[in-house]
Amino acid sequence: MTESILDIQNLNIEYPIYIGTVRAGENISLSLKKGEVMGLVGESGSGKSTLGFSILRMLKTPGRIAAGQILYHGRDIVTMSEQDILKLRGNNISMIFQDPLTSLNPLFRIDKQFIETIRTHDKTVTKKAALERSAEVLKKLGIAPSRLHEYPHQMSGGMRQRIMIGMGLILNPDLLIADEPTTALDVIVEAQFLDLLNVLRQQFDLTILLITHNLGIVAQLADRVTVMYAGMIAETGDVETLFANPLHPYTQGLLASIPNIKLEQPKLVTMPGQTPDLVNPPPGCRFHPRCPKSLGICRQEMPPMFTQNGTQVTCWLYQ
Ligand SMILES: Nc1ncnc2c1ncn2[C@@H]1O[C@H](COP(=O)(O)OP(=O)(O)OP(=O)(O)O)[C@@H](O)[C@H]1O
Repeated sequence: MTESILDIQNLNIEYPIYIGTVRAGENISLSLKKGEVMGLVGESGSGKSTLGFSILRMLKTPGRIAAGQILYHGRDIVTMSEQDILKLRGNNISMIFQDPLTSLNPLFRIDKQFIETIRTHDKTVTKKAALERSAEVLKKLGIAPSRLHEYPHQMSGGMRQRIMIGMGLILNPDLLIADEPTTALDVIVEAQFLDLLNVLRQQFDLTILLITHNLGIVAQLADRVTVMYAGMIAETGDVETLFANPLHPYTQGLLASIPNIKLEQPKLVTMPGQTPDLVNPPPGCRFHPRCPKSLGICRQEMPPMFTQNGTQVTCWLYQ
């Protein structure tokens, strides 16, 4: 069996706010196997970014992990010391975002930013060695090392995106969390970027958690996919199996709502109801008020994860 690199177990994540507590993650269990690309999908507000940030213990204020474990190669990130967490970020786990301009400092040339990142983690590395390492990483990303001397604003959006990835990989992490990495790119650059991610996972031996609301990207790039709904995991499985045979009624609705351009007059399917308020989520399964197949128990008890043909599904129908 492939070794797992990240094991999230029964994680609860919340944001205490003035009107109550936003329960943004409820009993989340998820495992990432070495070398795989895991797509994390779900509607806006379903808790994808919250989960991504919690893995690096970088939740936005006032977010906190209320329960559970995040085991990275067996070590629990939730209880790790602040000092160990700082070492872990970048060295072991790296996160890249939608907008490269939020990660790159517009005032400094790229080389300076690379050198600083390397030397913040290891002061014994000389500037020359840091520069050489940066040039090597850029080469792997198909960028001429001469571009290290430029400022972020001198580059195109796609190029900045690559530089940002380079920065994320400069310390040689084995886990990359990419949060909506293509949303700010046009379709051509997006396609190039997706090709790049595929090359990267081989060249840098990476495991990737790819957060996106774009199911097409997941179909193209991911090995497995996890579907989130209102802070809970609805379903996790192999991409081909899950897309061909979705088990959770929410996933079934989500896939049915994608317009089919092959049909002349595509029938637009929508899911009735709204996503719940996470301060007062429905009792039991959070999807039950919208679920066409709900049972009595769904209103009372949050379902555990059941396994059916290799897919894990949080739904009482599969008990
Ligand atoms: N700083 C915060 N304070 C309070 N609530 C927050 C905060 N950040 C996120 N939330 C809430 O947590 C829930 C999950 O949000 P999150 O941003 O993780 O979802 P998402 O699936 O990543 O959405 P999107 O695709 O829009 O980024 C939402 O109800 C959101 O309102």
